[in-house]
Amino acid sequence: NCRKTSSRGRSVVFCPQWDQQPKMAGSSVFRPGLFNHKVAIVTGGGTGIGKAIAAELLELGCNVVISSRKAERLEAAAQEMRQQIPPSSPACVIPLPCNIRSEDEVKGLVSSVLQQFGRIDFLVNNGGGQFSSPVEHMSYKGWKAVIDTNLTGTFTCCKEVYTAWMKEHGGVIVNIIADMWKGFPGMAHTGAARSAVDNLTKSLAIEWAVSGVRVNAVAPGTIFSKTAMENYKELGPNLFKMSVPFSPAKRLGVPEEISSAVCFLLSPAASYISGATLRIDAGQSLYRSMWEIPNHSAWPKAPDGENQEALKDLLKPQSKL
Ligand SMILES: CCCCCCCCC/C=C/C(=O)SCCNC(=O)CCNC(=O)[C@H](O)C(C)(C)COP(=O)(O)OP(=O)(O)OC[C@H]1O[C@@H](n2cnc3c(N)ncnc32)[C@H](O)[C@@H]1OP(=O)(O)O
Ligand SMILES: NC(=O)C1=CN([C@@H]2O[C@H](COP(=O)(O)OP(=O)(O)OC[C@H]3O[C@@H](n4cnc5c(N)ncnc54)[C@H](OP(=O)(O)O)[C@@H]3O)[C@@H](O)[C@H]2O)C=CC1
Repeated sequence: NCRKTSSRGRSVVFCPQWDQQPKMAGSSVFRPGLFNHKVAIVTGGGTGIGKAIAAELLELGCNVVISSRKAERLEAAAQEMRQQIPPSSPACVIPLPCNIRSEDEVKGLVSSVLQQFGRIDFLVNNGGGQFSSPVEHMSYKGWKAVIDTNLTGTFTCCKEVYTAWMKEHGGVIVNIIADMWKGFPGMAHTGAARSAVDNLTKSLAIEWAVSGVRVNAVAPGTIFSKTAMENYKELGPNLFKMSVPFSPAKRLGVPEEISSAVCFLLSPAASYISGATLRIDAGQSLYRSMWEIPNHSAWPKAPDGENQEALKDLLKPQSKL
């Protein structure tokens, strides 16, 4: 019994459990049934951040299609999520393999979802990733793989879902991007792709407003999951451990801290939000860069003159200034 009457006579929602229980992984702060009978596609929905998004949507009553390349892993994730759905819930989860780099596969995904569910309310473009490499060692093929996945893949999913359903019926799209606000040295390909998706989000928010489609993005800081770490092979554990001091929170984020924001953006609570990018990074993007620049003397010299002379004096070991 969560409904109580306030001192001003208004009926308010009060759940005593909220006061007593800390937020648990796999337990949404949103109202149960919020997304009953809605249908969502979550790309990359079988692992890490995507899995947390899919699980929270399911908990809120949504029918969820999780989609990515590796069919077996996707099926296992769907099985695991099914165990969590209470028998009284109308929600279901189905895995549909799709490589977002293939236009044909994305078209196939969208038409299968429409065939099975007859609607698509939400699209979460979460599938993607990259490898770490300075640009000088990046191959053309490696650059293209990352751009095709994160930028073109997002474009294709947005376009197919819009033309096949949302144009006539409305809907909500959330694009997962990254902390690329100060560039992304060491991962320049993904920085370029995510920055482009940030801009694409704004263009689509305007072009598709006429259909009642809201389009927003979420830019996570460093979010730990086993699969994200394993992507970087033997470098993974160190990469994530090294990242901790660069977060103002002095800890890494977890996927459940992204999923709640995505559910908010998909929900009616965000009905006036479109074209926005929400940074979920504990302020990391405002803080220090991880990229170390060693001392060097390669920079062009400053123009000669009184300021340059004064600066030289200042930097002399015995400067009196
Ligand atoms: C420093 C910053 C601190 C930052 C530290 C903090 C990091 C935290 C931020 C975390 C952000 C995250 O996104 S964590 C989530 C990470 N998860 C993922 O990235 C999952 C998905 N990723 C992928 O599938 C791959 O990374 C991706 C490259 C996108 C696609 O790979 P595929 O094998 O499917 O692609 P293919 O078409 O076969 O092409 C692969 C080509 O890419 C290149 N390539 C692939 N892996 C490579 C590698 N390790 N090193 C060099 N090059 C590589 C080669 O040229 C490959 O070609 P050949 O040479 O011919 O083989
Ligand atoms: N973890 C972090 O710190 C951050 C993550 N991100 C981004 O968030 C998203 C989720 O990452 P995270 O959960 O951490 O890491 P994961 O590696 O667990 O997730 C990446 C997911 O994307 C799927 N995927 C990759 N390429 C494709 C493709 N071509 N077609 C369809 N699906 C694909 C993968 O599945 P499969 O291999 O089966 O295709 C996998 O499920 C990614 O876009 C990531 O780059 C952004 C900022 C920070």
